[in-house]
Amino acid sequence: MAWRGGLSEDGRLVLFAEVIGMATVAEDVIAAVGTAPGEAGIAVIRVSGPGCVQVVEQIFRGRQSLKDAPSHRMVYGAVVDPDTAEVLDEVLVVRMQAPRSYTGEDVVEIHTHGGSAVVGRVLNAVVRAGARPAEPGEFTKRAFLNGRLDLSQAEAVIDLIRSKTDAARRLALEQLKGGLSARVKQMREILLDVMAQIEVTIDYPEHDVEDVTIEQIREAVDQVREQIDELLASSRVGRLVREGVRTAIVGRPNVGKSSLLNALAGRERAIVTAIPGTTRDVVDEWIHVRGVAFQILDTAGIRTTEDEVERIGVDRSLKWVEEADLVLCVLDGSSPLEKEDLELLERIKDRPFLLVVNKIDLPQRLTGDGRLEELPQHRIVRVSARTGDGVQELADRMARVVLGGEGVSASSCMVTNMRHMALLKEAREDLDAAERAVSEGWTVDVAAVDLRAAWEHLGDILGERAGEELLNRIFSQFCLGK
Ligand SMILES: Nc1nc2c(c(=O)[nH]1)N(C=O)[C@@H](CNc1ccc(C(=O)N[C@@H](CCC(=O)O)C(=O)O)cc1)CN2
Ligand SMILES: Nc1nc2c(ncn2[C@@H]2O[C@H](COP(=O)(O)OP(=O)(O)OP(=O)(O)O)[C@@H](O)[C@H]2O)c(=O)[nH]1
Ligand SMILES: [Mg+2]
Repeated sequence: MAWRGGLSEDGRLVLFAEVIGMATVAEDVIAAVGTAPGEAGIAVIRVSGPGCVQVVEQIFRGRQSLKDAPSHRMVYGAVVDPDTAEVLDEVLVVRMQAPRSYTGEDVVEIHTHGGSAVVGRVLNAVVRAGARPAEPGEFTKRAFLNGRLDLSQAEAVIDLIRSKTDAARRLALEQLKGGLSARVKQMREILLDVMAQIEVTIDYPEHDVEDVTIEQIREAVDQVREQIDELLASSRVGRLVREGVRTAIVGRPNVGKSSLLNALAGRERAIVTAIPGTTRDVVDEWIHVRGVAFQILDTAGIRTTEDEVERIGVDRSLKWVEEADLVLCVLDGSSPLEKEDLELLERIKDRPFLLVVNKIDLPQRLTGDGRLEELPQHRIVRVSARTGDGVQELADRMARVVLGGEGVSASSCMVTNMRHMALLKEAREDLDAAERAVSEGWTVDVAAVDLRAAWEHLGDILGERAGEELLNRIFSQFCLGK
């Protein structure tokens, strides 16, 4: 229940309770197809809400009445049209009794044959029997409102559905199982303890108690701040794993950038010719290495040029040097370093990069007055895009640059969500403010305000006081039937 304030017509402040939980949704039975549209072996129509068993009962003819069937047990039967009694499909139906269901409400699932005509008629029958079509994310929203999932877990559901790689799946599942929630709750416990201690101090303001309390505030702030920093540090990798790593292949013309893209992709994606200036527009291809997705961008060779089309391509290449998550700077091992190479080395040196020395199948004539020797040697990989030598090693090295060595372990908890990152940063600022308050000698009640703010910002990750607007924003990103 949430409280809202407002002014009455005669100007008095009135508070009224707004029920956003069970009561308003309770009478409401929702239905949607949970499986992807199109032809398939089976499709699942999910129906949720108190009374959903009676709704489905009206259109189900089975060996056993649904309300007598045990929870979580399939029952065989047929779905019929509620008006004409025409049999619409042969089905399996399962009832899940509240609160032991995904939404925490009574749920019935109808497993039909997959196919648009079947699914259309069955869903239509469910609606005519008294359900209403669900909105996107409404099942998961109900799971949240009924306390089955907190907000970070509900957000993990959508990440899990969207995950395209195994590493992304693992991170999302860890969050769905409450990995992040547990960390957040632990931090909030520490803050709550010290907030309680401050209350005692305020009530009994003898001097020595205050000293002890200040020490405890410092300790709590340090402890929680350390955990926040750890989570924020994980967010860089977390986001790359979730969204993929934008990897730009750059270098002067003809060094073999497009050939390298093709070698990494394992197919002839980009045009390769012996003519410098072949690639104009950016060409991209997704590859997966060790559970991480890389979007490889092949760019135009960088040089000064009078050709207007080529120059636009070069500008785009330079833009990607700045914006990519990872830069693969390609050099031609069969020729000495040129002015363009040196300029590019200067540009990439503060970016995450790997230096790729290509064409190692040819006699090597790469020399560069000590410039290459200055670079960290683990950033240099030697390959032949033509023969494929070293390409696997390059892919492994790319994964290692992103994951920082070990890879994403099954138990690791990483922050991948912008909303969570922003809240962690706010909480961290609150803690900094609390520390300043005690350092500057203010009474402990000043720090208490900041500690409370940190506690609330952390609570927002779990959705402790999420309003309708935030919930709508989050759940509207879900697909229908989730
Ligand atoms: N057919 C079907 N498959 C599905 C789902 C679903 O809703 N329907 N899921 C939807 O996302 C996922 C599984 N998630 C679920 C989470 C909880 C419960 C559930 O009934 N939990 C109860 C019962 C546990 C028990 O019997 O011990 C509970 O936790 O109390 C069901 C599905 C993936 N596969
Ligand atoms: N011997 C040898 N030749 C290569 C290798 N990689 C590329 N080449 C050749 O080098 C030439 C240029 O290759 P591209 O892949 O088109 O080079 P690019 O860097 O994309 O060139 P631009 O698009 O013009 O900037 C072609 O003739 C390739 O066959 C390699 O590893 N060994
Ligand atoms: Mg090219």
